[in-house]
Amino acid sequence: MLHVDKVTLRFGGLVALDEVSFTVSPGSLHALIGPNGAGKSSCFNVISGLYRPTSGLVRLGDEDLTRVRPHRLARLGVGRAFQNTALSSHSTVLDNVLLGRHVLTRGGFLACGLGLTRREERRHCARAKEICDFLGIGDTVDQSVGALPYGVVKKVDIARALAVEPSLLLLDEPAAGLNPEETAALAATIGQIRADLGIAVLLVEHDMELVMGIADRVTVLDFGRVIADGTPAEVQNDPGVIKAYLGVTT
Ligand SMILES: Nc1ncnc2c1ncn2[C@@H]1O[C@H](COP(=O)(O)OP(=O)(O)OP(=O)(O)O)[C@@H](O)[C@H]1O
Repeated sequence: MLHVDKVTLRFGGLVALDEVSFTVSPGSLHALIGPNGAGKSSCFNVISGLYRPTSGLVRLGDEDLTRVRPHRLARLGVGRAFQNTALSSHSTVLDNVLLGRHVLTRGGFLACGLGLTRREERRHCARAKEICDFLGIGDTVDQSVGALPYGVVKKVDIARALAVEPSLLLLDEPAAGLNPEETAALAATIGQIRADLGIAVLLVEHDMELVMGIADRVTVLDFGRVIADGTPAEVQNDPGVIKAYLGVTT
């Protein structure tokens, strides 16, 4: 269970997040949406440890994430995929996904290159390939990331995040930059992650349509505040949400 509890984040005089609270239940697909500048990325960055909130707490089970350094999050079972993917474009898909697994190896990254036994190496490779197969990119494992279409690159980044065997997957605007066809494919993949892997997904997304078909629960931010929290049907019909998105009252 992820608890975001009264999180406030200020940048000088600007209040990016104002007492934001919501809960992501285990195994659920939770979307955090809102118009431009609503505070979604700020919230993602607080949850993933990149920003320390001015006040408030983020807890994963008993662990206070606001005190955990970003690189330690993976060991606590949090996988992250970023808006601008952090992949090495010259390396193969498999190598990028394997890099995501380094936190699971005994000595961390160096051990991955230097000290892993053959058997361990084979095990990690097999698992990385399995994850790629699951995401439908199994036929790309030997290709350079730089040569792949953007929709596939996004999936490689998700594969890298899944490689830490997370119980919570954080996705920051995964559909940004994708065409409608790629967006639909990605939505199906995210739905599949939640259905087949049983892990919780927090999806930060600008595109309301994308999340409505797949999310169990939706939290809506506007000007740094939670303006609605409920099922997709509930928030979709909320006059405050319609106003925030369309700028009109109904
Ligand atoms: N590092 C920063 N320094 C100063 N202000 C910031 C910083 N990051 C975000 N902000 C401000 O905080 C507010 C929330 O921005 P944020 O990027 O979190 O919104 P968002 O909902 O992710 O928007 P978008 O959909 O456009 O990405 C905005 O007013 C933004 O200008």
